[in-house]
Amino acid sequence: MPRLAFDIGFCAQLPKLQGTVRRGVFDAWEKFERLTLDQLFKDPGLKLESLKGARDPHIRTIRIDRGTRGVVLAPDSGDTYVLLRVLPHDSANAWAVKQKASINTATRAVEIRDIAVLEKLTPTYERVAPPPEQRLFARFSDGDLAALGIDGTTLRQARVLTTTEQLEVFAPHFPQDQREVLEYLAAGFTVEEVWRDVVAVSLAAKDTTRPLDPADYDTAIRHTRTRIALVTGEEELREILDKPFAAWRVFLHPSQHKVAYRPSYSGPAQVTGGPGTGKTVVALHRVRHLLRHLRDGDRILLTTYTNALVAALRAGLAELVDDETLRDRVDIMTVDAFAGRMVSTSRRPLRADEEPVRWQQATRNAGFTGSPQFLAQEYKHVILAQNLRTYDQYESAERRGRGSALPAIARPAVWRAVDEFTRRLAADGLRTYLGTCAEAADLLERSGPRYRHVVVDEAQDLHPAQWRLLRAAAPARPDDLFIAGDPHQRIYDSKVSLKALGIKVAGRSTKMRKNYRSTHEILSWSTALLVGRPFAELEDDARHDTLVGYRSALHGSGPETHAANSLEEELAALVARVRVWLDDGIAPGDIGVSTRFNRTCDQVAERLASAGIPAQRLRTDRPTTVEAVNVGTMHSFKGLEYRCVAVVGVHDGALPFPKAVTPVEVDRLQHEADLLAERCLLFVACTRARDELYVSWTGEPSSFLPAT
Ligand SMILES: Nc1ncnc2c1ncn2[C@@H]1O[C@H](COP(=O)(O)OP(=O)(O)OP(=O)(O)O)[C@@H](O)[C@H]1O
Repeated sequence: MPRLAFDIGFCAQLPKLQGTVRRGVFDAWEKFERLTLDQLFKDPGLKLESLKGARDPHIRTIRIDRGTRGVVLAPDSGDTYVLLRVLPHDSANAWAVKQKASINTATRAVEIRDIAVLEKLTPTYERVAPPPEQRLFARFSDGDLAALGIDGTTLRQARVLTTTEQLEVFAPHFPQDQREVLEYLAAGFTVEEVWRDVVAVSLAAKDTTRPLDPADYDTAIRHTRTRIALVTGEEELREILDKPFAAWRVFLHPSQHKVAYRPSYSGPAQVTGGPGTGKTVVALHRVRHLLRHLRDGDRILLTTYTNALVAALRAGLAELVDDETLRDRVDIMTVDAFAGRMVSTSRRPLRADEEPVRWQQATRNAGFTGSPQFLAQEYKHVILAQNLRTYDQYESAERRGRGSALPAIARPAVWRAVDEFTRRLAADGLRTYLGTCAEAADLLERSGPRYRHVVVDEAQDLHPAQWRLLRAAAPARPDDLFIAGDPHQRIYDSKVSLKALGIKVAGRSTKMRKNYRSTHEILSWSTALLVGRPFAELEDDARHDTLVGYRSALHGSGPETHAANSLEEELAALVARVRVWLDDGIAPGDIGVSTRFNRTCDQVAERLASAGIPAQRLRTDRPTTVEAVNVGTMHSFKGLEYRCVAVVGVHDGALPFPKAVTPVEVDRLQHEADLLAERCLLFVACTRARDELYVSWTGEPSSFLPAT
């Protein structure tokens, strides 16, 4: 029976396709289900045409609707065809004639390359290339490259390249798996590492005992799980067409699949990687895997940092696990909410704006001569972080990571002030979030764990007190903790070393390097914001994490920046920008506007509304809608994503925000850490964008921005 399968390139186009085109795709698929191959070829409505001048006779086109055609791979063997792209008539033909399909000799998956473009580029680069030994892949033998699936044609083309910039020019046209291999090698990975991380993961679960038949597309299509979706029924196709962003459910990359569906980890496991590498997706799939093996009575805690993310995780899990009773066995909440639930107290959490006054009082009453800010940080980063409960413990504690001297003689006054602060809080019926975590951890350590598994997303911002609570929430057994995080997105001033807390992930840690969210252009611009800065690993803060090999497979336009002379002008430019997006057919709900401050968010929301553009402040107590542009602070955008993102108010007084940066004279190291967190905040905001990024400011731009 014939089938129409779907290529990931088509799925990437989906958000931009009109309803009539989607209906046309559905009708074409339905015809494949109903007719024989012979009938399909004769069907006057489908018009399954071969193309004059095609580089590959197996690439044909079909009619989708008036003026739109689908490009399909129609192999001789088997009866599964693959829809590669849907384009206006002339563009479809122009694109189709240049493509060539093949089966990768190492991964055994189907690949498509733009052979016409590659053949045009190669001689031009060859002419200006330095001697072969100075070129990009000179240190790899032909044999090694062939073993990794590089075929003769790609080999000749790759051999002319000298720099990674040149590879970027060729990359979108190379066959997909071969491109990935070359990108890894160019990023400094060894042949063995590339075999392990690219080829072996792709080969997993495939029958490799039989020799590869380069003409057997039927088997190869089934082996291309990462890029080709074999839709099982009408409902599944409707879901892909209606919820295109949910397509990752079908296209989990083998490297992601391997991490999420590993039967068991002997202890805590960790997945790291830059923004958009699919950490949240992997964490959700892990929950799905754990649910399938959960014993009666056992429960899972899925936790993260912010409420907005809790809402996103809840929606994501609902898309992944249909069975509601099974989903009910997962508690999804922030770590702070979990702590609050454990201690079940009527004491109200202290608001951030109430805290400085209380530290001032404590400083005065205890006769401490240092600054209240110093005290607050000493409490958070030394006393709570090390779980110091008595003065004797504090007296002998190391102040690792602090950049301010504290003579031994001053420690009693610090302790008195902290004691004063916590006693007064309790007397006034108040509590701090972190203090509550410490209490909850004590309670669980005494009463025993509540969950069989704990899965943590956005782990980089959690404080040691929160980690102690999570550690105590599940028994130390295989699959106890699954941790997803990225040190480059640390935007609160928590410092942690999982190793020091007894959470050992060595040998069970995986790093993701491929970004699925943003275009290459947005990613390289955003990554440049962080270049040259040190990022302590989550696991061990003495070691540094890097973004080496981090890349995107998507291409699009680069970020647009706008310098305004006044806030009014900046807001007017924003309105104009958002209008263009809306006119281009982007739904309001696919647009996010982010700023450093709440009050700028209000101004933005008001200005958009007065221009007749529906806008809503991002709130966790109500779902986002497709009808309104989302406006939120950079902090609240953490973990989220939008097709188009505007980051406004990026001026020198906002990033870094002076009040968020500890003065160097109070604590030198904290000053550096705060500056880095402000920089990461801008990075996080910019990397929320899928297709388009717009950045604006009034007056002097933030010093974090690259020179414009
Ligand atoms: N294998 C895949 N194929 C296609 N798209 C994917 C794949 N994996 C993830 N995605 C998509 O990439 C986007 C980013 O994924 P996700 O939010 O999980 O990344 P993340 O690493 O948690 O990002 P961040 O750290 O920035 O919050 C999502 O839209 C997701 O659906």
